[in-house]
Amino acid sequence: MDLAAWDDCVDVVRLASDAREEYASAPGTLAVIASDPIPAGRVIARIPCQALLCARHCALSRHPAFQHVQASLTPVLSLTFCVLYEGELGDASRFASYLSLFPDVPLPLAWDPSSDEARWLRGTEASRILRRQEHAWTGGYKYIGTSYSELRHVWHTVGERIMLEALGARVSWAAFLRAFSSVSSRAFVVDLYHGLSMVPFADILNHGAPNNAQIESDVDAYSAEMGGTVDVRAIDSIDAGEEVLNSYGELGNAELLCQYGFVLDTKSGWERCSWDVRVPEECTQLCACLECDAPWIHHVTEPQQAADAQRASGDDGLPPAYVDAAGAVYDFAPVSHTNRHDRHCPIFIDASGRASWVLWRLALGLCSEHVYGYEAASANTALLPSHVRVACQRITRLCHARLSTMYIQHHKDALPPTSSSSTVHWAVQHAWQDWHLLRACLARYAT
Ligand SMILES: C[S@@+](CC[C@H](N)C(=O)[O-])C[C@H]1O[C@@H](n2cnc3c(N)ncnc32)[C@H](O)[C@@H]1O
Repeated sequence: MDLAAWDDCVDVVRLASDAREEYASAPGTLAVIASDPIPAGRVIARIPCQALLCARHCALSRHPAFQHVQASLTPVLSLTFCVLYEGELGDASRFASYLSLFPDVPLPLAWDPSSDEARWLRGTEASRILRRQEHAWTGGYKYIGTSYSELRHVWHTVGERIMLEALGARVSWAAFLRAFSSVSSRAFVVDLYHGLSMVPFADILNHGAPNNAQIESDVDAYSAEMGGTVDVRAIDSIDAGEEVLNSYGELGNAELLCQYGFVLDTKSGWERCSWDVRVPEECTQLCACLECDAPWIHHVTEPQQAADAQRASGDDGLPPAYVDAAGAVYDFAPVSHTNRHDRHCPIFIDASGRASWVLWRLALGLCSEHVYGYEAASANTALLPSHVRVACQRITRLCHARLSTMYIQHHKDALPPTSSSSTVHWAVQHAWQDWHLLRACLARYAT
């Protein structure tokens, strides 16, 4: 498949590993570069749905061993088996040339715990996400993403057998893990008919914040099997020589690292340091630092009016929530939860170091019998200064507790050389970003 021939306005190139200066994204991997200026609104590529690698089109779907378990698999795992199967077919697969383009993406969930990268990851938001995925799997509740234990379980209980029956040969765990990384870092939902799919060409676009292109498909359609396309459209004008960048979603660097194996050098604005009360050690840390009881903590919510106002304003910050009796304005107005990760973990500090509403209410003591919450405090401004001060101290304590668990907090003077492997580079960068976020929070809530 000659990808570059699909349209005349882009080149697909492999960025040199020292291309950092020239392009911000993904040195050493494939990228799409405009060969001529591209006006905003222009469709850069139309990918026919027949070219998608998805469970519908994969020959594995015809094997009884796979059909038998497919309904019980998550879409990610189902597609992982399809990609693995096509990969094992080698040149006999109609996707062979497409599959040969996939780079190896070592995801943190499979990093060796004794490796340098795993060490630098300690205490970061990404390491918490991995722990939460593990906890959700063993605790039987929903969380975004797939845990390492779930992967191992599915491989050993059904995966090895499906592959043996479909291919007549054993397939390795390492190959399964590689297929999973490819799906995690490249697949997206096209429409109701194809579901989660690998989309040739569209998945060569790297992630940019902001992006200058987007991928379009009729996500609600069920009948796209005949003649449908997935389109790549410029949403901004793109100069000749500029990289065409997609957005992988409203993701902070922790999610980018866990799902895609890289982080941006800049903050996307979606960065979070969050606490999930369903994970025992995170709940214990919250209760100790905020001086609250575990049974209450699950019931604290964001005030509906605050959430509505904040979302309606399209801003990620409200006007200051507190003006004290003397008219002094407190500039640490809490933030609403706005992205899908926040819905799972509404207790967080955002990219600018501000506490979420739920964290703020907990810190104010709204979860205890002595209710000095936002509503009570606004009704009696005389209460404000002392309770706000206590809330600030509690949040500060929480940040210190979290910083103390971070490897980088104790090893800032021993950073690895810039020539280290890319995985070490990503881990250190993510740890730095979390460290700065927590320091920003400490500065904001200093009383
Ligand atoms: C959908 S693929 C993008 C195409 C990829 N460059 C290739 O060679 O096929 C996603 C992978 O590209 C890399 N990537 C994408 N955007 C990146 C960025 N802004 N910085 C660094 N790596 C990026 C990551 O390895 C990610 O897992």
